[in-house]
Amino acid sequence: QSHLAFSAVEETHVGRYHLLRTIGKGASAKVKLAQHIITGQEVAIKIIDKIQHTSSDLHRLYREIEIMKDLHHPNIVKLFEVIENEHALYIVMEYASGRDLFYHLVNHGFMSEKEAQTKFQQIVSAVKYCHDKSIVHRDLKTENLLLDKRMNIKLADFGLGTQFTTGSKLDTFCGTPPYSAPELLQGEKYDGPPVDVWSLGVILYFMVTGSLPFRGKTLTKLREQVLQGQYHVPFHMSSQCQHLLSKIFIRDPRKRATLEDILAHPWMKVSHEEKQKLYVQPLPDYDNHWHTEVTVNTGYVQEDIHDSLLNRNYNDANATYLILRHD
Ligand SMILES: CC1(C)C(=O)N([C@H]2C=Cc3c(O)cccc32)c2nc(Nc3ccccc3)ncc21
Repeated sequence: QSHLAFSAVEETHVGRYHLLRTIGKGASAKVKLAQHIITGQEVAIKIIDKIQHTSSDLHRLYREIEIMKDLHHPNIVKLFEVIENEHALYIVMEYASGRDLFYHLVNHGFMSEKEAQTKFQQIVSAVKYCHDKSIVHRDLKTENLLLDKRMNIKLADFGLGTQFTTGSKLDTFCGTPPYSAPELLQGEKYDGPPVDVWSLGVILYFMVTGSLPFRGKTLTKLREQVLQGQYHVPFHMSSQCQHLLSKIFIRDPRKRATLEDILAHPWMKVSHEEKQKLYVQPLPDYDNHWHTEVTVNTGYVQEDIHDSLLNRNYNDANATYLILRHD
């Protein structure tokens, strides 16, 4: 039976996970909700059909997985395990039960600026964390921002985003036109961080107004609007928010606000509530006895856990530890 890439009968199990329903479908990949049998925790498994991928695609995929192994941030979707056979690649990741920000905005309308500020702080914190590791996302959009059960932002799809861009992907550049910076739309060589900053502006505008700032019917019309930098400011937008957007939607990437500028802007200042601490990656606490103890109780040998954590190979021992460990 294993000779079939996807056997006629849907598999019900992969590794130590029980596959449940499909939550996302791309051209040559799909995402299924699954349950970790040992812990009962829900996870999301991205299933990549290797047969339908060119070797360069797969190479890019392996590179993206390596990047994700290095990202540990509360607002970035966690990688738990990678399972591979000759037919398929299974990427076991954190499951965000609140779906994505686009879906939320379409169904609930625009947010209060208080709520938008909380979400935007989480998004900027996640993107700054990546930029500090010289990783740029290049496809930031509300569809890639997931929400967990506590409505916290979970940034998804590092470079894998192209698998899930709904509709036809314009191959003149990576990314999604309404979120794309002018230098990208002009096909110029571009610097990563300012391109992500521009997309953050589009996301902020979308959260506060419920619509996109630039939305031409055709790519040409859209490009004109973006190059002119003209966008509608609704009456209910505060002047602080308007000011912040004007610092982001600057055509010249060198003059555009940086992430530091955004974080320092008055609109981003947390209100009287407790100070929003920027996330600092904790040193790995592999000797955290509770986790390893519980993981050991699930039948894993202490050494295996220690070994797999230290060598960062994303196998089942490591996954059990990571699944138990994260919030
Ligand atoms: C593994 C990972 C990161 C992923 O690749 N997806 C896909 C799949 C659907 C989709 C989307 O609709 C928007 C963005 C990412 C994605 C995930 N979707 C979820 N939750 C979800 C829950 C109900 C509906 C849709 C998504 N959690 C984690 C992920």
